[in-house]
Amino acid sequence: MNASLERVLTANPHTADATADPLTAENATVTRSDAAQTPTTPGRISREALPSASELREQLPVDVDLAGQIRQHRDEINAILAGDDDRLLVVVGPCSIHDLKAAREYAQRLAVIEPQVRDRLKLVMRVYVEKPRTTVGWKGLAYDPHLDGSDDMATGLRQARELMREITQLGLPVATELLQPLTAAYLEDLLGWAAIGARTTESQIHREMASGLGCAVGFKNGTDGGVEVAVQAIEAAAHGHRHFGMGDSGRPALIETAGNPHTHVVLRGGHGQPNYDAASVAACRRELEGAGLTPRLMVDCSHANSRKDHRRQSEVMLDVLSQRLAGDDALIGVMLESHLNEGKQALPAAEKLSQLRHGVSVTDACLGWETTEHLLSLAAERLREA
Ligand SMILES: O=C[C@H](O)[C@H](O)COP(=O)(O)O
Ligand SMILES: C=C(OP(=O)(O)O)C(=O)O
Repeated sequence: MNASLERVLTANPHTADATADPLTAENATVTRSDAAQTPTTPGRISREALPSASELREQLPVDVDLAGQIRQHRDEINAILAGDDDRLLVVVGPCSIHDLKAAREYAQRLAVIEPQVRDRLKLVMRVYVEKPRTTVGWKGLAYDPHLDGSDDMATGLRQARELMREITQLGLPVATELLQPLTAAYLEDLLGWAAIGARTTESQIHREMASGLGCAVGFKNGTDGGVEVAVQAIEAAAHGHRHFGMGDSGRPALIETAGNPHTHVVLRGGHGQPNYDAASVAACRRELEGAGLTPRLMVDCSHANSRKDHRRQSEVMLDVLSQRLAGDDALIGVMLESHLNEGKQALPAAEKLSQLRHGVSVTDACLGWETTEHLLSLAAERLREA
């Protein structure tokens, strides 16, 4: 674990036998009928054990070289947050990963342009494998990698880790939203940057999790546009916590965190209203300063800031650039939802998955590659001229 320590919680630590842990991959397929033999809560069935985080990490390790690269990315991102590096942090990539081939193709393209803009932009690829839903819907690669409702989470976690490792090997840091605290343990060592989403910024559990992460964390403002919850999240995450969690071995554990000072607000608008304009940015700055915090803000050019029209992301990004060029150095970064091809498509029924268009989002609409490439080059150029 990174900044977290764990103490395993067992009823009797003297008799606890890690090798007999029912939560190991090999011994633990619990079918519906198996589960029915176990007294359980009606309406909640433990269907299948998943590998522990340490098992998956052993199978898909981060070697010394890669760990060094991730540390370097994290240091650079932290330096941007600290005001010691004046590059713009750009979190860019698909709204969600649903197709590994398309994700790899996107990463390869991003890795090609990264050296051309590196002097002014710090690119981080969105590799979002969990999706928070307003009501119900596909919850992301980690939950349902086959897109057919089979919810093969063991495969989902494995594919997510594999993909993040490959993308990091291309020289790109990886960003993701950490939604389900249990899944964080499987992925956190690979992350350059993490988001806590608009629906969970107010959650104590997510703030505790963020306080133990080794990477920088952006807290989105609430879905109602409220910034106060993100400011409070920054304060909460900066503190050390002790909380219930899952240890690396897969057993319940008392987790102790050190506190994370590398956090910031992400403005994403709310209730259909943007909040990237200079007045909203100034209001957020005042809120942060009022809480005794150094104002550091990222603007999410999508979501309510684009009024959910992906084409508007360009105008949001250009506006943020202008504010930054006019001297607002609290604006440390932007987020873009972008895929190989623009727009979005509905996820079809399982038997029609072959009809999916390549490189088109199945969640929120995204910018296409050409526009993304143009925007990144333009941003680097403008910042160079400043
Ligand atoms: O970024 C993605 C979506 O805005 C978020 O997951 C909510 O999606 P939904 O409203 O389609 O459920
Ligand atoms: C779900 C996302 O954003 P938000 O939490 O702002 O809705 C996202 O960025 O994918």
